Amino acid sequence: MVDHADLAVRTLGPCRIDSPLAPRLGARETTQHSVVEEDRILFDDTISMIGQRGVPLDQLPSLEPGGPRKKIYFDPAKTRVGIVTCGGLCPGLNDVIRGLVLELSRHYGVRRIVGFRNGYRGFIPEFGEDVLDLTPEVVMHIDDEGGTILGTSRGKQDPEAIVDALERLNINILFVIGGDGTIRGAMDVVSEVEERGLKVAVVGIPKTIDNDIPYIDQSFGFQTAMSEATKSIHAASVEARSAPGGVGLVKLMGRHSGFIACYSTLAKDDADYVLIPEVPFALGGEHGFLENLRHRVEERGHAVVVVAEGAGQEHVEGEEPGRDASGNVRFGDIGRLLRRKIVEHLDAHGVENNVRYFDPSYAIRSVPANPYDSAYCLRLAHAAVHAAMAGRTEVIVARRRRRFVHIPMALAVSRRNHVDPLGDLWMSVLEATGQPVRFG
Ligand SMILES: Nc1ncnc2c1ncn2[C@@H]1O[C@H](COP(=O)(O)OP(=O)(O)O)[C@@H](O)[C@H]1O
Ligand SMILES: O=P(O)(O)OC[C@H]1O[C@](O)(COP(=O)(O)O)[C@@H](O)[C@@H]1O
Repeated sequence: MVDHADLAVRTLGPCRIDSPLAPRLGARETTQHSVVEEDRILFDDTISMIGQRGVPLDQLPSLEPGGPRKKIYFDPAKTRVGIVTCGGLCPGLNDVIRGLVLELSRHYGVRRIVGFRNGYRGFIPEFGEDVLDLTPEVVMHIDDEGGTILGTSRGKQDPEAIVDALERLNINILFVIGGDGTIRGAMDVVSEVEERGLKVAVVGIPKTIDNDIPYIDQSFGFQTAMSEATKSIHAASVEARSAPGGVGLVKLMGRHSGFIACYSTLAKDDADYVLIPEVPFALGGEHGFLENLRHRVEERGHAVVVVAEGAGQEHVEGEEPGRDASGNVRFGDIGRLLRRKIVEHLDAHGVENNVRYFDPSYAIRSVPANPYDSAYCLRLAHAAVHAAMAGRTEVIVARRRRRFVHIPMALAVSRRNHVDPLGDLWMSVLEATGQPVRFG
């Protein structure tokens, strides 16, 4: 079996183990309690290549481990830090902001930390957004709330204007918390920084409620979001079981990847059908979804359907997918379409029905992180601060195969993480729901 991570690294070339910043100025000794001793972590599957192909060890694809360094690049007393959150909300954003500020100020002694408001537009003078001074006192309890105290936005901003703002405010380190769009934006910022010969480190903390960023075990906030989604699935199940011909239909987020739909269904094990973007389905016809659902309602008296927003887009008639301000595709509403089709189909076959529709999307992503995600966010924040203080740039920090690592931004946006229709997660979903392998 080919490891795509391995392939991607090979395509993109070896990771940047040394920051372009650190070697240029020379680094200073720190008084860290513990420091990372390893140089790099081999991609697991490549270890077996050693010997087999005679590839020298230092030429194997590898990632740099996250963690504190013996030498750091930035002088904490003179360092000024900026933090920005971009894109859609995700549980844990405030935890990451809090973790960054506390680690910077308490562990490294950095005193000047500012938050840019409302995403990348916070850098652009025309929007008139003031920066927010971030101190331990300001951030201490922000993790009690969902969302982000900095605000967020979509929409492209000029990297030159962003770097103008960094220069104006003497920012040495910029932390960007966001998804693939944010990371691409950060790469543009790095290019501009390098063009101007500035010594600014840009480090990302990957955020995605859809869990679609590759090479990481799971994105922060995902576990919270998925457990929140189970509440709606349970409610749909209760509604479905409490009425003749009850059908509970739950639409969850997931533009290109159906992870929330899959995991929340497994957690509750109440659903009869899960529809995700990765697995196309036929709606009509003898073996289509609607007929299968009709049989199930007739046999059991009720059914629960979970659908990810990006599923079945070929069925959303008359609605051309639009684009949001960032250029992301905005799909037609598969949830409402399914509701209408289910009612029409059951009515047409004389099956009494009570269809209840749930769309908990925003309610799910706006909650505070659960303790697991809070701890994860804090550790990501620690890793990000260590990386930046040591002069790493154009990397995101992530946990991959239970290790904190630095992943080059180019690699992080090189592909999207999907539910594998032949993988064990989807097989578990098929087993749990009992739905056919394919409709149609
Ligand atoms: N290809 C891109 N190049 C540069 N900036 C981008 C790109 N895509 C998105 N961005 C910027 O990143 C920010 C967040 O992107 P968005 O796609 O909305 O969310 P996410 O980061 O969660 O994917 C927006 O301000 C957007 O303009
Ligand atoms: O309505 P909004 O805020 O534009 O966001 C909707 C989208 O946000 C998401 O949660 C993903 O957001 P990101 O791309 O910012 O991670 C999708 O699942 C959903 O389609």
